[in-house]
Amino acid sequence: MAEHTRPARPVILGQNQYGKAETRVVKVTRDGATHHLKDLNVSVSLSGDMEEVHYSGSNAHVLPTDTTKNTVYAFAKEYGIESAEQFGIHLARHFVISQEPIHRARIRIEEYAWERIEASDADPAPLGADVPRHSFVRKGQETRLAQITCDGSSWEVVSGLKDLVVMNTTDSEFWGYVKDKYTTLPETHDRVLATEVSGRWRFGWSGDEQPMPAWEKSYEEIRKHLLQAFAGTYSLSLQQTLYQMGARVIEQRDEIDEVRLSLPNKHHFLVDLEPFGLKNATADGAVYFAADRPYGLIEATVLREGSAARIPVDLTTL
Ligand SMILES: O=c1[nH]c(=O)c2[nH]c(=O)[nH]c2[nH]1
Repeated sequence: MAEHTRPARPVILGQNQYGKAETRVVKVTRDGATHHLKDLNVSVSLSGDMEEVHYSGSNAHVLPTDTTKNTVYAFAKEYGIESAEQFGIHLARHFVISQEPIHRARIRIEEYAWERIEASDADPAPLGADVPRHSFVRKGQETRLAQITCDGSSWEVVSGLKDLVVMNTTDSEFWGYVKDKYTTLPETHDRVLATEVSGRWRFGWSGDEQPMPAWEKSYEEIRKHLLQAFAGTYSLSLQQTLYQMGARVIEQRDEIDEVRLSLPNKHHFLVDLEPFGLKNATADGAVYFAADRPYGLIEATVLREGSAARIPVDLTTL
């Protein structure tokens, strides 16, 4: 009997990228006694003509990841860090322009915010003395995010935030939902609504021929609009609140074409205090059990009409 041998399947390299992940760079800028601080976590991913290093091990096209790390530090010193977006654009442009085999650079940045510790009113500095302005406390709130992608001609900037925890202690209802034989959730006309906002927003800006958005102002304004929409929406569901938050950004900020929000519903359940002879009702100011899991997870994209949805559905992949 003839022996059946399978032909060797041709094997080819698929998508690949490389670079140094999580370079922590802290830049201090001195303005006399007043110092300024930028604290970033920068991840570089490069791709392009990189078949040979995978197939044969030839490193002829490989700019070492160690060099990409050094570039992050050197650029911080040479050019400063105006904003995460500006810094990422500068890095992405450098890698694509300076290295022929590199066709695409993606820079991801997390920014940790620091707040100045102001001189105490109770302990004023002596008259005429320079009030020290070099002490900071890390802001315990959100992490700011930026992702800059450049393929040599077109640009994409997606910014965002994560870990921004917010709560409304009233003005939230949830009722009128589908009920089947497994439904036990009681309808409510007054509940706590809390979430940890993870959001990304894509700028319409697509290259050097257009004026650049004011990145710092844009971030502060978008954060403000998200918070104001969360606080100001009388909510019949977290889905409705999410849409209001995204729509507010699209309506108020011309530079943004797409917003994606991922909102875990951080459930707060009324504790049963009947065994202790205590009434625990929302209207009287109640005691809640803050559950950490499971949690409802509400996610959606809100778009400017005519814009494409480009932010990945799963934000953990961005
Ligand atoms: O705002 C809400 N949306 C839901 O889809 C949902 N489902 C649920 O059990 N509680 C809630 N709350």
